[in-house]
Amino acid sequence: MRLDLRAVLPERGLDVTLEIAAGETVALLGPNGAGKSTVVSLIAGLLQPGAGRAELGGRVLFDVDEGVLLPPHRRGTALLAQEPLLFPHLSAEENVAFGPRSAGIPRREARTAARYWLEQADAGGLASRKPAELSGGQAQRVALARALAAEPSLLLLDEPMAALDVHSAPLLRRLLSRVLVERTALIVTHDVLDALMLADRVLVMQGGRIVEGGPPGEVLRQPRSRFTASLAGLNLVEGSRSGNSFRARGFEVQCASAAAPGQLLDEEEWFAAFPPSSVLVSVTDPAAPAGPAHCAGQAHAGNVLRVTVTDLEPRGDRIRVGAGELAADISPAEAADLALRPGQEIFFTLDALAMAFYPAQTSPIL
Ligand SMILES: Nc1ncnc2c1ncn2[C@@H]1O[C@H](COP(=O)(O)OP(=O)(O)OP(=O)(O)O)[C@@H](O)[C@H]1O
Repeated sequence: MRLDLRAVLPERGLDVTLEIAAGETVALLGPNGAGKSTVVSLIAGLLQPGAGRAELGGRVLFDVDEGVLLPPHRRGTALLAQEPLLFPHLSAEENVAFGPRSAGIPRREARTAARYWLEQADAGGLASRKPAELSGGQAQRVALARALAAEPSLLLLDEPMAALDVHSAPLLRRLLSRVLVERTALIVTHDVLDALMLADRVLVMQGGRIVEGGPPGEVLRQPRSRFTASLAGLNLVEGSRSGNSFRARGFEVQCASAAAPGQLLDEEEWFAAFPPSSVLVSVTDPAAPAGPAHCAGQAHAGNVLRVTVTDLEPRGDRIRVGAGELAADISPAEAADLALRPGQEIFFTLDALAMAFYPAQTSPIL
């Protein structure tokens, strides 16, 4: 069911407005301390807002002005957190049946429901096991079954994969991708893969505010914060645009108009995003005297940046050369030939054709 939320919690610097359409899964991303878990707690009723109102499928969860504050068990929400938090003395089936039983459903019916939801969570074979006899991944599947058994109007997932090992996490992610279809859900995550596999839309929080939002592909292609750019694996540079030229601190790129969107106002704040793999690295200045027409992919005075190596780290089969807020990916052989080391002055040549240019202003639809 649809969620409409506006919540302010001054003591945590939080001021958030968000909507989730019925059947939509929204991923909430953001750096540590951004306020993601606080939003979940406010919706679940574990925290009281200082101001605001929330409505889920027509039911008012809280309305501070009207003095309405529904207790957690009457909200129609269910929470799957990082830890499964199962009752240790109950079997998996009893854990899942606990919610329906508390809601007044007769024992036999609650057990049938529990078995059904355990099956849905690929945990049918675990019904008689106690939590101590379950692996982390199994326990989390039982916890998912317990959350689903409440038949919530909104499923809240707060980093459900975070405590799982590298084998269990992909299994749960695959299970969630099936379970979340057509379900209204909010998933807090640090993993870009969750956004890609599970979410219809992503929202990015920073400092208690939602700062970016949109379909996962769009947000990742056109990041508007350093956090999102790093998730997307892109360099992000802020600058200004004038005609076909994008100017940022230390460089200016000019390119064929096809590489940059036209008909947009000059001198606004703009972003350029580009993959580290598109950056050429050299130890001597590659800029040759060039005519006024510059071609992307070739070095000229404008698109060559003098930078200082800050760090070097392996990235799959590439070496990531960090230079402050910029990065370039090169092959190990290139890294060996260039004999790079932190503190060294080198040159990054940027390829305008590999750059996406877009206005810094956030899209109005979050
Ligand atoms: N129990 C608490 N009491 C007081 N302040 C808190 C509490 N929990 C979190 N905060 C503060 O509220 C702000 C938001 O924290 P929150 O845990 O919601 O962030 P988050 O985005 O979920 O972070 P993370 O990704 O690290 O889990 C932070 O400034 C944090 O220090």
